[in-house]
Amino acid sequence: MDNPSQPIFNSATLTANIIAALAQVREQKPLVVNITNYVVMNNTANALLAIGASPIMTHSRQEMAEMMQISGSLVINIGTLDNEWIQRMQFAVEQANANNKPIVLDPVGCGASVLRTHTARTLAAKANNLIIRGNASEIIALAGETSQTKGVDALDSSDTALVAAQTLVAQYQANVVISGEVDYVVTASQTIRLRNGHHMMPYVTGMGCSLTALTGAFAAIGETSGLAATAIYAIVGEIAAEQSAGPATLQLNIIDGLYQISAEQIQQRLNMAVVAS
Ligand SMILES: Nc1ncnc2c1ncn2[C@@H]1O[C@H](COP(=O)(O)OP(=O)(O)OP(=O)(O)O)[C@@H](O)[C@H]1O
Ligand SMILES: Cc1ncsc1CCO
Ligand SMILES: [Mg+2]
Repeated sequence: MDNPSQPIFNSATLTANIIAALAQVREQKPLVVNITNYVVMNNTANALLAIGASPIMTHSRQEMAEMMQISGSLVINIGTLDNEWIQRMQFAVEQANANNKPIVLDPVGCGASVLRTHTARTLAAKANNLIIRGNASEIIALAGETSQTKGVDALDSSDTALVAAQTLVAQYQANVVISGEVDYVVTASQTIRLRNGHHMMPYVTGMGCSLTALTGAFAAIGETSGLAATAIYAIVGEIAAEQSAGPATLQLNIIDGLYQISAEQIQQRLNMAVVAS
């Protein structure tokens, strides 16, 4: 999606772009079509609503062509996969391609089973306008390197997934977000490091899945790098965790935080560096 002729931005411009993208999501309220897993459907729908987008969770082949005509983007999350869902996901990707809509792929548990790894690769290869958002172990496995995945949780650091992310950028003409203690946004023109978030976040299921869904909301308004969603979500998680006694309240406070996050908070909290361009 990105190509080397795209402009390279400095941190100040990137920050302004993130803030502008948030305002645009809130103003445009884009429809985001999600085929996601049973664990997180409610959470990710609420995250999308809280940021200002309009989610729909759907998986039927019978309505997917219509849905992708009106949707701003497609989010595919392979968290609770089976054969029937794989076919639905493939059909949805075809419909998104036919309507020129961006696709966000969350390769949940990639590397933990052949089914997940093979399916994630097949979907990535099919998607024309692709953003991949995964944790380090998933990104490493998707690129064909050896990862240390344990089910859906990462055992690798984001730094060790950077080469794999670059491989995926080239292989699928995709933009790639690696999440974890440190997040990276990797495009053909730039690699951006974000040091926001909170160590309590991995104690709530589906934190990454919500980030993926939000990436779909920003892609729908044309912010297809993954940066705005990644930066805003980690800042919201950081603020929410400071107000939370534990994971249960964190989950709720993140939804409130997505609703409340302001341009000033983004300016104050954003810990971002362009590490390669
Ligand atoms: N140790 C940490 N410190 C700070 N932030 C973190 C940490 N771990 C995760 N995060 C943040 O949590 C969010 C989700 O990232 P994570 O890598 O945990 O996703 P994931 O493994 O795909 O999660 P899931 O599969 O449960 O949805 C990101 O915003 C990331 O910045
Ligand atoms: C726990 C879990 N299992 C399959 S999907 C999912 C949500 C976090 O990825
Ligand atoms: Mg995940």
